[in-house]
Amino acid sequence: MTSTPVPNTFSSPKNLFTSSDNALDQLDTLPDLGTFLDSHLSPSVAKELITTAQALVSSRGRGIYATDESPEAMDALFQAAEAGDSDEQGPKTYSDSERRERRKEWKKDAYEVMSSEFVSGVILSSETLLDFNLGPSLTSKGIIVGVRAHGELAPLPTSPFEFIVQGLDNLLSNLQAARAAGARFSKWRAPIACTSPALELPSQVSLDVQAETLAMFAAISQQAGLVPIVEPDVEFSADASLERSVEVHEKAIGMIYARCREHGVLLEGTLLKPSFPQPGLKHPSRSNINPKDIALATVTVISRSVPSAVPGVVFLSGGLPSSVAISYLSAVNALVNSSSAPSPFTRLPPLTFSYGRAIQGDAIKHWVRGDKDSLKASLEDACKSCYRAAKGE
Ligand SMILES: O=P(O)(O)OC[C@H]1O[C@](O)(COP(=O)(O)O)[C@@H](O)[C@@H]1O
Repeated sequence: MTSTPVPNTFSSPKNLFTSSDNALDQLDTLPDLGTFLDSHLSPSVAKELITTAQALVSSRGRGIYATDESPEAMDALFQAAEAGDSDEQGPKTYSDSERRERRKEWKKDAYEVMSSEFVSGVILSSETLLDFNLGPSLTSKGIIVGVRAHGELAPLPTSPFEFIVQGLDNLLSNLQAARAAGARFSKWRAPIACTSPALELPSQVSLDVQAETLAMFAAISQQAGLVPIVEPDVEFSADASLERSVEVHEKAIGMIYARCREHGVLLEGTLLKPSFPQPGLKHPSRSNINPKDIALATVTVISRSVPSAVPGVVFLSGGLPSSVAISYLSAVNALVNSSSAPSPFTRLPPLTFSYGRAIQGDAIKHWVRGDKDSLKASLEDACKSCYRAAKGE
């Protein structure tokens, strides 16, 4: 059976450069990439992807606000923030349309606070991008809009504690719709279990599946004209030591780039969103780990496993308390700042944030109580602290 090939979004030059993104103004300053790139993408598409990826990690300190929770996850965050506020009638209940309205109002209020001084990009759920149409409120401020690309999780048949991430089937058309609505980058999160070697997670098959899925996502995202942010999220809920977490991070990230090569992904037009290597919550060293240990582990993993073509690394916060996630990022960048040649740490790309819960955790608590002044102060403070941490301050 023959099938009609789906053309790249940009097969026609007239579709290019219709956006008002500031980042695109820099296109002419890039060299003629055709002279050194061996890419199936056209030079114009390649240039736009590279420019957008670079804009997301410059100037140093700016990073990404991740607000791409699924609608159900957002409702759960509101519910958790309201816990303790309920009177004797129990927790407040909301209809479907009230829940939808609350999600929309929260995002509007949060995006109003965002400033391009500290935040280069915001990741939206498809509900926020396509149904609420809130992308323009960010692009008008010079903030680049991204979209969550991954779908639901399904258990891996051979390993019930590991997951397949769904969403590849309709990915190209979904991302083309997101681009039409103003998105210029996308993100796919792949959870990776991590235990002591005795408990044998992650399994080899799950690492193979996540690497292949993330690489396919990255290739399709570029086909749709969106910079892919590849997110291997190595979990820390179990009994792994810091050394074991480093080993799993290095292996998982290395495998992803090996698959990206096979799928022809233009690495210069991608970003990596990893977790910080850290001991699991059930490991005895967890209680006395300090940010300097995490920093050394983190930059070691990045320098060993991320190709230098990748323009930046944007860390997830993984549910860590905001102050902890910020202290880890600060220690990472302080270590880089204090390194000198020939240390490989001097050759790393910008290392910044793509935090969700670590930016908005407190702000949501203020918002559900109707305290918009505190919401604003809390979000501004969190973004500024992340920005300073990404400079190593
Ligand atoms: O809904 P998911 O796929 O579990 O993702 C949860 C969150 O994890 C992230 O990937 C990282 O966010 P955190 O910094 O809160 O860990 C976000 O982009 C996303 O909203």
